[in-house]
Amino acid sequence: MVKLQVAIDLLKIEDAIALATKVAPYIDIIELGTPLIKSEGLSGIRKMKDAFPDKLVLADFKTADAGELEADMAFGAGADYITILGATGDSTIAGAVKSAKAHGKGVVVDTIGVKDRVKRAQEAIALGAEFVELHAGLDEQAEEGYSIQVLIDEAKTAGVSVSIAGGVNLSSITAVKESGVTVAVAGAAIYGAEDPAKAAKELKELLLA
Ligand SMILES: O=C(CO)[C@H](O)[C@H](O)COP(=O)(O)O
Repeated sequence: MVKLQVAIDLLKIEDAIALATKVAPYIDIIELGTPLIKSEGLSGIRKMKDAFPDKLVLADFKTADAGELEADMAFGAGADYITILGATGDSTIAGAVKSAKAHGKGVVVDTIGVKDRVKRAQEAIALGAEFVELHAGLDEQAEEGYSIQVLIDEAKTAGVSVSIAGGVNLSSITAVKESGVTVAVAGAAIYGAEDPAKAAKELKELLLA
């Protein structure tokens, strides 16, 4: 079954927990987005995990250096996953993987800004990442001509465990699922929806269909 991850790109933990409360029945992984972590710090991760002990919590650190130290921080605060940038060196990913093994948690490598996402995904899995996020960030999505199709095509050829993030919504989620991903990540399609619970439910139903 393809897991559904909600990316919460809000700035206040109270708002993030309120959103997560609405959508939790349909969500497998609750992601604290990078702006939320910068705004609320490690205590935001702790509050989210305490509110949802039975959900997987992903801290979108986008770590570029000191992989082991930052992973220790995220896992110590209650995260089940941390993201490490694929654009950084192998030793940063390896350091985070060392921490993940010590804590019984997982590393997700984020390919934002990486030119050859498929090659880097394969390298990251060989380094011990649990899965790799094929990711077009908010800025890349705003560029003229962006289409999520490029990520869908990459997922089909990756041959390793990947998620897709960057415009997953009701129109694209079936193609995302059929590309063979492990996880589908939806941010604005849920937190920006008029009725986030309805949006999350519909996304989950399409993943289960
Ligand atoms: O990590 C992120 C930005 O760096 C976003 O959370 C991720 O891209 C989800 O995006 P969307 O709102 O398009 O679903």
